[in-house]
Amino acid sequence: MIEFQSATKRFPDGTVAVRELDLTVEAGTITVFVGPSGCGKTTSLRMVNRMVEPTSGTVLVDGVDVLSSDPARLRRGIGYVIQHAGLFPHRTVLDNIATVPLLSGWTRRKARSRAAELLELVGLAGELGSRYPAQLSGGQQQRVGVARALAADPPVLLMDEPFSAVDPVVREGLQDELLRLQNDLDKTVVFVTHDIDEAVRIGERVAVFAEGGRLAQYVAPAELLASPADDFVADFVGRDRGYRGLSFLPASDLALGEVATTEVGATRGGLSAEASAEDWVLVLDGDRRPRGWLAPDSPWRRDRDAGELAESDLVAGGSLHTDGGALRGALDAALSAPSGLGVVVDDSGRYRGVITPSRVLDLVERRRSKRGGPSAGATT
Ligand SMILES: Nc1ncnc2c1ncn2[C@@H]1O[C@H](COP(=O)(O)OP(=O)(O)OP(=O)(O)O)[C@@H](O)[C@H]1O
Repeated sequence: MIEFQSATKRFPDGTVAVRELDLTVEAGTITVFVGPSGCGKTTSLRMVNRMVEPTSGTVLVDGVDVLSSDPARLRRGIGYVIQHAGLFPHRTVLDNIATVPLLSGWTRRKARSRAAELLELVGLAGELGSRYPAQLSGGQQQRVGVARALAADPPVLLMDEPFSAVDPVVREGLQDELLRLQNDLDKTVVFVTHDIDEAVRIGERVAVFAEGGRLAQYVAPAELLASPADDFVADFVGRDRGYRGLSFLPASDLALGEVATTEVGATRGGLSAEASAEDWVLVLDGDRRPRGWLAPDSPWRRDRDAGELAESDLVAGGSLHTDGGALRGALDAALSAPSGLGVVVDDSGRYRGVITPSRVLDLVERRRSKRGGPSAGATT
């Protein structure tokens, strides 16, 4: 557990980077510090491993004041990952990862074998171990940075904008990877970002910092989106927060409808009788996985001499909603489908049924009235 107790950092030039910070990071959780540039996130993070010392107040790691700990020893129990990974350019990937174990007195052999294990753990192929950092992509370098921070198996992991330098797709992959790792490792993670979407995606709790190093709100992501503490937080959390909040509501109890289906390779005569000429027909593959839609005005349907139904006759489908996922995915599936019917699949991607936007919104409405919130029908 990490505790900030009225921790304040005033730099010699008078800048107050962090003001009277009171915050507890529970052990085994991911806590995200988020906020605009210059509001004290990095300074707060660095107070944990004593790279910055508080001018007043206290920072405790597992109940021990960091100022009473030997800095080198303290840092051995705290992994640190930064933007651009901060790898040593003249050391191979394996030697980079083995750095801390070697400093802790491990034999070279043991440290390298641990490094090879970690390479695999962060999803990198073993042969990358002999490369130099410049021979890796940005995303691969960040993974090596994470592996290096985990090498000595520290209970605490500090991550300062670790994924900011990579493109959004790679970034999402790295976020997923971190969540998967955390499932197995159970570290106490403090993660700094200025990206609110990243914060609500990976944080179990999110601390929003405001100008002058003030902590504006510290709650779970769903609550942050539903009830921002003040105008600053509401503004920072940004647009679409109502819609984004649907990510945290499970779409259980969603009643699925049915639609006429056919398969790629079907002939016109094989189109099921229940598919009337005005209906969209969902096209599946042999394993009942959705491939696309057959539009009511599809030339294939009107052409008496048409051959077997081919992928090229189909209209691309929208996003798929996996049964048991969140309401946001369900609504997106319904809104993005060309037919107006969102396709729901099971965990293996097989067709289960369809949903309309209004069914999803009905469920949102029911959930809201259960919670005692205002319903759309209630007017004042
Ligand atoms: N060594 C220093 N001396 C003086 N002021 C500093 C020093 N380090 C940071 N600051 C100031 O302290 C404030 C907080 O900086 P910090 O780096 O903690 O912010 P941040 O929220 O992490 O910002 P960013 O998102 O841009 O990294 C800023 O105003 C910064 O200019």
